[in-house]
Amino acid sequence: MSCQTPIIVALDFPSRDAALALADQLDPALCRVKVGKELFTRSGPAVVETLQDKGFEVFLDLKFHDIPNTTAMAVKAAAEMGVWMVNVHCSGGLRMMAACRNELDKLAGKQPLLIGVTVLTSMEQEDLAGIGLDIAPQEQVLRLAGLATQAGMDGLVCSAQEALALKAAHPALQLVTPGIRPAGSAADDQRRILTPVEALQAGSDFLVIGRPISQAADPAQALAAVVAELA
Ligand SMILES: O=C(O)c1cc(=O)[nH]c(=O)n1[C@@H]1O[C@H](COP(=O)(O)O)[C@@H](O)[C@H]1O
Repeated sequence: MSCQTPIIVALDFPSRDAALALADQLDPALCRVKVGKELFTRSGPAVVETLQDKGFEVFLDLKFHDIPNTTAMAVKAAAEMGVWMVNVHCSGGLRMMAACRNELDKLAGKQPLLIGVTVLTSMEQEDLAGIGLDIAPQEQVLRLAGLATQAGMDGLVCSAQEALALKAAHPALQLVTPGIRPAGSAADDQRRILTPVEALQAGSDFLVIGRPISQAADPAQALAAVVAELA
């Protein structure tokens, strides 16, 4: 079954059982799912396989960031798991991203989308200053987008706030945007946020939504509400 919406639900849970309990309330025709560091560290590849068996396309969000060889081999391992999307940090640099592209291009069969994380949506200008980057988030995102394009990446993780500028400068890159908050939802630890409709209007291709769905009293209803808002 192929997914008909741009929604990716983040399964940020401390156990396989909790993640699968949420997945069982979701329809693979209405969303993809994301397995991140917490769930993967606790449950490993088995949970990815189970989700795929249930019909979900899986974004393996481990944000690899290491020397080129190590990162490329990690991306290859993810591809062999059959995931739909995998990501690495653009700040690992051009040679790191190019090594990942090169490794995936050697594989027979379907490759996952290879996505570069730019500036985390939890960061704002003062956070960049704190790590020695005296630059506005959008400027840094555009700079990393240039490297990602050179490396042949399929897309970027960024804030939807940067989507308009990115689509103008790099139309071929697919934009995966977390920091999505339906009107009235708590921002939590996110800083650069937009609503689902604003994000799509700005040019986002995929919307990553975690707590507004996973922590809702009725997650299926919360997902349906976002789908309806987008329609
Ligand atoms: O790569 C990601 O998915 C990601 C990148 C980023 O810049 N910001 C970000 O929030 N994420 C992930 O997107 C999800 C957002 O979750 P919520 O804030 O609960 O909607 C989390 O699983 C984060 O790990």
